[in-house]
Amino acid sequence: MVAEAGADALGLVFYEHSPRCVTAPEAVSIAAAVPPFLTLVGLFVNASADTVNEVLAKVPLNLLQFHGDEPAEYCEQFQRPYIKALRMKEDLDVLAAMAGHPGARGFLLDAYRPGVPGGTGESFDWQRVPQDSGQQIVLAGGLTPDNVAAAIRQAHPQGVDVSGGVESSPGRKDADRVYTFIAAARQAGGG
Ligand SMILES: O=C(O)c1ccccc1N[C@@H]1O[C@H](COP(=O)(O)O)[C@@H](O)[C@H]1O
Repeated sequence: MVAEAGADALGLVFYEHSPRCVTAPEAVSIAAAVPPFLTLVGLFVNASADTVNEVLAKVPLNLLQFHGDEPAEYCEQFQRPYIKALRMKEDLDVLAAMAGHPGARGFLLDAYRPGVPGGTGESFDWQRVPQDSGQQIVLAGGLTPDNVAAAIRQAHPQGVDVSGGVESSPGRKDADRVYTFIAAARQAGGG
């Protein structure tokens, strides 16, 4: 459904405390069902290297998304393209955090809530998205079909990511909301 709706990427959550967590067998069957040009993203939160490697051995992930406190050396050991999530705590120096991950293909900027690594459904001040970082930026956090166009016009990210904003209940994607979200994002982003 997500592919048919026109998404560029599909995220698979390998974080056991998430209502969206998938097992490796579930991920394998999802991977087998998606078209070849959809980027399959694996999301991990402070997972052990063994856990990531076990998933990589089974699931054909194109991109890794590290959503915890993983340092660059950890992220780079898997020899896969990765993006690093940065939680936008008020005192976070975004450019310095980016500089700490010179091997990252891009950065996902998400809302900060103490003790919760992501998927909060909360947004942050989009004016804090740097416009001159030279990095690929994915905007996330509390995006919905209703606010994604305004977010894109204000923050000018290279991509947007959504989780709870297109669900009917935690972990259950709603096709109407997915289609509406992608249409609104594409229109705001110029296609
Ligand atoms: O989706 C999750 O359950 C999740 C769990 C732990 C870390 C990150 C998670 N999701 C990521 O969080 C952002 C924001 O989510 P939301 O749109 O505010 O619900 C989402 O883009 C995922 O990349």
